[in-house]
Amino acid sequence: MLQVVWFKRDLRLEDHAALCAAAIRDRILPLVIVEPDYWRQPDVSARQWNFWRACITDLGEAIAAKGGRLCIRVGDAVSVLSAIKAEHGPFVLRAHEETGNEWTFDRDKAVRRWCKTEGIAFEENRQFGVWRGRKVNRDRWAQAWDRMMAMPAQPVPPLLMWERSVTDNLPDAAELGLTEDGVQVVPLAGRAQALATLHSFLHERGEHYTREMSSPLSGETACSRLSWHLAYGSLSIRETLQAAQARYRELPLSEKAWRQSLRSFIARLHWHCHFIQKLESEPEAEYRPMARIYDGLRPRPADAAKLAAWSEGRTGYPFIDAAMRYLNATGWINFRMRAMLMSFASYDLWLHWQESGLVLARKFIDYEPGIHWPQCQMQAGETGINTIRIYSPVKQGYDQDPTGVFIRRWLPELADVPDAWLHEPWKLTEEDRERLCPDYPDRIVDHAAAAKFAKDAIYALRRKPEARAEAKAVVQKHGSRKRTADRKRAGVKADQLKLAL
Ligand SMILES: Cc1cc2nc3c(=O)[nH]c(=O)nc-3n(C[C@H](O)[C@H](O)[C@H](O)COP(=O)(O)OP(=O)(O)OC[C@H]3O[C@@H](n4cnc5c(N)ncnc54)[C@H](O)[C@@H]3O)c2cc1C
Repeated sequence: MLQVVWFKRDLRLEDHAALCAAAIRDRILPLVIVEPDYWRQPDVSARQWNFWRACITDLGEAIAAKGGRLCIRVGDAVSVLSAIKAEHGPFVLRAHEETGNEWTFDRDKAVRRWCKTEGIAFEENRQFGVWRGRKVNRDRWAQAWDRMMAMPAQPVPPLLMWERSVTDNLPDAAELGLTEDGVQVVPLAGRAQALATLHSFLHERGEHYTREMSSPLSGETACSRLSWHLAYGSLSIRETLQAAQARYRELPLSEKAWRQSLRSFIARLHWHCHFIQKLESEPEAEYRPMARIYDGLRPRPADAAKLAAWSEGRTGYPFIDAAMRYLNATGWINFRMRAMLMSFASYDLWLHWQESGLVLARKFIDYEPGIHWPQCQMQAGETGINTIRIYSPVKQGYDQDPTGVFIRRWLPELADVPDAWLHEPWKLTEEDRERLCPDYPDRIVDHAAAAKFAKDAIYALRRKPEARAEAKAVVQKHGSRKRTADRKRAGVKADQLKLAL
């Protein structure tokens, strides 16, 4: 029977379980569904669509090179599948399990209901080390992840028999109602880019990853830069892990920096799925704190003026504003800066993580709901189990951008401010400010006072007995069980251990 392979965030032919399962059975209709309703959701953006679109084009070319034609349909999934059934007759529907947000989860439920009514088999394969459902046993999770990742990555099936079908044109961002923001993503997308990025990281750029990942200056090249390829699936997580492990094995013991960096990188690939598992097991985490005691801690709606100043890079804190403007212009920023931006929004500005999280989600080309929402909650201190980490924007600036190169690059209005005041321009005299940086805003909040207020409010809640009970339940549900000894062996530092929880 005809096999419809529905490509979602797995836009590749390599290590594609659904495609392999289809190939040994019958003809394949490769399908991408562009769902306008998805692109109306508050967490999506033109920069994401443009990247996704470029990956779809790339996949279409890969399929064409194998003699087939990618079928693109625009519409809601159930209507598209109904039309395909009317045109081609009954089929088996195959896809990877999608670990997305509530919208995609509800859509999959609707598709499943339709399949049941129509007598269509809907077969799904796991693509990440993430297990469906709320009752995942966290005690065995790490071992299951290791087992899944150790299975051989599957090559493109040697024999592919294609079914052809009519196809729609890929809409542009405007046709989906998305506003272009000028970020150029097309040259970055696709399988060849993914492989080249992986190779350059493992063989050229990654040596000082551990040491250089935190600064936005060095992080740009020292980080793997694989997140968007993993998010849209032009590279599978297993291929990535196995390539890193193979590279690690061939390194002599004397290559200490490389070995340390690759161990850190491999640990992060584990976190990728560890975080996504949290949202998979508790989908409400997209909207509600894992520890319910924090519900209502921060006001909603959030202060619109503060949210806008933060989002546009106009808070008056140069390092925060430079990081945000870099993200606005490129669609990516390193982990430390993401955490710092979220910390500033959550503690200094006391904004609800759901609202600041939506702003960031739209800015990230690599938006991955399962990583994003648990991270947003964690950085806002609302998981109940993680150490409260309030980043000082000034200290971070001195640590990560000591000479102010990054600040000056992204805040041209501070170009003339001498180094001594660059991280704290509010310390200039009124007269000097007027002379040196008249267009840069005054800081919108006093960090020390805001951090104290936030700490007091959170610790007042944390001390309550019910908070402790809740924290235990959160650890039970979501905490990593990988033994400390295992992690030490893998070279993961203590602060990363806290993060992994
Ligand atoms: C508030 C906040 C929101 C975030 N939202 C996203 C998101 O939407 N999409 C996303 O891919 N990452 C997100 N991250 C995690 C992390 O910042 C990015 O994965 C990383 O910066 C991407 O760059 P890279 O691929 O060069 O990372 P590398 O450091 O090279 O890491 C390699 C891969 O490991 C995974 N990874 C790295 N750090 C983490 C982490 N802390 N938690 C889980 N997985 C990790 C990612 O898949 C990443 O691509 C978020 C972090 C924070 C603090």
